[in-house]
Amino acid sequence: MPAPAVKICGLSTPETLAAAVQAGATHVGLVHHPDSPRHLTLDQAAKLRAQVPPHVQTVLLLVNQQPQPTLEAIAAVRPDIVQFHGKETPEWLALLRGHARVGVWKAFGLRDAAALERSRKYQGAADLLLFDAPANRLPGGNGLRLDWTLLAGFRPFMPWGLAGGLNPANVADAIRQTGATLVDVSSGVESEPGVKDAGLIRDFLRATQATVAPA
Ligand SMILES: O=C(O)c1ccccc1NCC(=O)[C@H](O)[C@H](O)COP(=O)(O)O
Repeated sequence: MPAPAVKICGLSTPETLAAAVQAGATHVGLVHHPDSPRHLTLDQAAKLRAQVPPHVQTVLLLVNQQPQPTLEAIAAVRPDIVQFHGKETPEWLALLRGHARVGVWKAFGLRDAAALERSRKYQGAADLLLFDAPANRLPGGNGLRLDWTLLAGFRPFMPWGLAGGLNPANVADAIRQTGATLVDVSSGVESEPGVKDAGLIRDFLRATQATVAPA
């Protein structure tokens, strides 16, 4: 099994962003959602984005934004990918994908097997589906796990990743049980909501690397 891609989401300081890059994160997430403790203004996000080296992908998180603010956010931050974490429709994502030079990820709250079936509607509209726990206090970043058994026999119809309640202690099990090739974490590498911990970020990356089978 090759090393999974790892997105550290909700980074908000130059120090923790540097820790994520140094530890081997493949993706860094910047949240633009005023209700979140990880919220960044577009100006703050653009400053952090400028610090990301070319081999790491910057993911900008947006929630239910109208088309014009979406395009303005993309122009201001210049992310590699936008992760849509609200009720964005496949039609809207497909339209954006045709216009903006940016990767499109769709977060999808996975409650049960029927929801997994419904997620098929994003095939062709997004580049990747990020399966997360269903929305709670926030649309994402709640530190809640989804039922991994839903993904145990999953036959992917498009690229996908796993999020929701992951942390350094459970991520290796999550990868083994689901076969995820991309994992995403926010709360599990924080000392308190919105405060990333460089040590936990390193522990998380180390735990994902421990799942690599020897050649
Ligand atoms: O992280 C947030 O505060 C957030 C706010 C609004 C929409 C999405 C948000 N995060 C999205 C992510 O990709 C998180 O990493 C993902 O939901 C997993 O979070 P966690 O369960 O806390 O690890």
